[in-house]
Amino acid sequence: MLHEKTVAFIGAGSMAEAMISGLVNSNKIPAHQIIATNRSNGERLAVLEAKYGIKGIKLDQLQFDQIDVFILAMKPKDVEKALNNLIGQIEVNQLVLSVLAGITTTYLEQNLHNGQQVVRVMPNTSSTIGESATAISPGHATSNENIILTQELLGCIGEVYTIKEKDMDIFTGLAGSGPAYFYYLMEHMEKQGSEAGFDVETTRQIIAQTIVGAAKMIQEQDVTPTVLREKVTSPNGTTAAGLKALDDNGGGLAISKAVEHAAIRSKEISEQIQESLLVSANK
Ligand SMILES: NC(=O)C1=CN([C@@H]2O[C@H](COP(=O)(O)OP(=O)(O)OC[C@H]3O[C@@H](n4cnc5c(N)ncnc54)[C@H](O)[C@@H]3O)[C@@H](O)[C@H]2O)C=CC1
Ligand SMILES: O=C(O)[C@@H]1CCC=N1
Repeated sequence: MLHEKTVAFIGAGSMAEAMISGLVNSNKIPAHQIIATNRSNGERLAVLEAKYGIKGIKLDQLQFDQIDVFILAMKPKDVEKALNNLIGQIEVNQLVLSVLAGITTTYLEQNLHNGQQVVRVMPNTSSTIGESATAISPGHATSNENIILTQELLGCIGEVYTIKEKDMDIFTGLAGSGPAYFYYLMEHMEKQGSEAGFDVETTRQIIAQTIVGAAKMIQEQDVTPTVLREKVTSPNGTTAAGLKALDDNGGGLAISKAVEHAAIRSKEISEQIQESLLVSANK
């Protein structure tokens, strides 16, 4: 039962905060059962406590045996140290979720107990408002019960997709990094709107509503983006002019490349971390 579980974030940065916000707002798990930890930044923990009503605890004061679900939320470069600390504190049956880009379940399993319950997770920052597109890939020892618990927990912050781990890099390119592409697009549209004399705040809200409307059309109607795009585009009209400018300036290619390169980077991070593991094993 989700409402009886205690969840501890290891790392209390942007992604942890986005997930904490979504979890608390969902009201499916009491705020006092959510714990944010870090190594030393007490001020940051106090801010999270005040804002969300959760508990902030420095890692060396955490009662690890009281935790049902750990969520690793540090940068990938810090994972080795974090796992070295964690393995001495947790039991094999405690569930460890990792939101770290590029960090595989194999890596987590190799660095925790034999048979450790692990799930690789890729949320995005829209977790803040319960609108994440989140992927999960369980480790091979992870029980069905823990997979269901993970789905329930992450269901509090948006939609959950259970995917094959080989697809995690492309999912990261699409959805983990995805919000940034839309913000980038919005920054450019906003600039153009305000240069034409619209006030920035109004422009921002108009663009946001336009994106929400387009996204909901896809979610609520059984129609492809191509068909919807064609419906907007009158022959020789304004949209045709806009789309031609996008094409002439490599707009489509740029978007494809953004997704491709984010996915490549996710794979690269996995390879680099795996290599560093081999180097330290051979020392
Ligand atoms: N920001 C995003 O949109 C998304 C981030 N992620 C993943 O989330 C992870 C965290 O990203 P951000 O929150 O953006 O980074 P961040 O830099 O804001 O936060 C990381 C936090 O981890 C803490 N930390 C580092 N080593 C630690 C350790 N050994 N024990 C405890 N705490 C430790 C740091 O003090 C910092 O507070 C990354 O691995 C990233 O790949 C995943 C999906 C989306
Ligand atoms: O930029 C990053 O590496 C993280 C992972 C996905 C989104 N942000």
